[in-house]
Amino acid sequence: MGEVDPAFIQDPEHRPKLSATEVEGIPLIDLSLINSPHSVTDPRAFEGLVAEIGNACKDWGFFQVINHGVLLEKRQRIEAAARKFFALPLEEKRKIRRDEGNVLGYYDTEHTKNVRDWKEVFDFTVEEPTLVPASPDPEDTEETEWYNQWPEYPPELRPNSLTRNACEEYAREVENLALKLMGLIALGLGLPKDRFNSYFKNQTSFLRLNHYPPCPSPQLALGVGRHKDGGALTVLAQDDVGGLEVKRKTDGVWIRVKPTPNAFIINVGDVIQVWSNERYESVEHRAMVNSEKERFSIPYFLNPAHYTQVKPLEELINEQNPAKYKPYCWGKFITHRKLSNFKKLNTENIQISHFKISE
Ligand SMILES: O=C(O)CCC(=O)C(=O)O
Ligand SMILES: [Fe+2]
Repeated sequence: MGEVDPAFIQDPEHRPKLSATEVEGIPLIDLSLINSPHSVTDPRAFEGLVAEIGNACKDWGFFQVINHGVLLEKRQRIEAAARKFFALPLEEKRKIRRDEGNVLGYYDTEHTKNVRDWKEVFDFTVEEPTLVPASPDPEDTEETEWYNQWPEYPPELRPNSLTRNACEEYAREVENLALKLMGLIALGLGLPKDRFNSYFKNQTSFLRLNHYPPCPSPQLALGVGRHKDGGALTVLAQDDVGGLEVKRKTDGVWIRVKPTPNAFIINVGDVIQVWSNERYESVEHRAMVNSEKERFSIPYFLNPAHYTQVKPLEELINEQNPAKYKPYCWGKFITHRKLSNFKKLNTENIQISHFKISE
């Protein structure tokens, strides 16, 4: 067994159990009903689907979807491009390294909860440019723009004025799925299907290519440490290696998510937790690594416009069920998170619990 740098070593209580058995825990949901344009949808079957998604959000905060309508060839194209990109020499990848000035691009020293992750990533945005606040300072009203940094190689990732590159093409596909799911989630909360649409007009959504190289001490380190996703909804493509673990709500036990070919893993983020006034919760998850196989995953983080004041929806609160959160500005939240990636903080990063109204 080899040695790993102490920066990667998790505290004993957060280390993964390598022997954990894979269980088919999180619900698997078939979306063919909303993806077959020629069939007349049976309203009862549709209500059943809405309820299934609502229950999965409530009980797990996580589910997998199949027959989701995302073209397999687009997914395969970005997956192949990710493999080629991460196989490049480090100095080549570092040419598009992200920094405080440009938060998008390649990065290999990310920390989660102040412990270094055993991974390298490449981030890119969906709307280019993406408008965000210039700083997390609440008094500062200045805005700035995020631009993508594309590598020279592989050619599928090079910018092209005629066609979209592999990342841009894939982003449009998963965006479509994410927005359809938001419609079904709205219905499940008793809201109109389009209730969330306006929040995503000037979205700050972004995608990440994750590469987890083999690790000599997988029992000490994590590919990504325990965390909750800060945005609205995450649509994750993982390969067949496996390693994602979800903290089961009922008993806090870490459950391994068994890879299902071509499925997507969906999870509720902090923003939905607040919008729904905790009817749905953003659940902790982490990714294990292993000593033999490298692993790839691609999350799409669906995020609202930066000026969104995130707060429990009026329709979901009343005297018996008062708002559990104070409003907070999404753009300030995300810029705070992004900035802390470059400064090792001695304190906990910004969390929605900081806006929680004490009971
Ligand atoms: O790679 C995975 O399975 C999970 C990645 C993840 O949770 C994230 O990037 O937020
Ligand atoms: Fe995550």
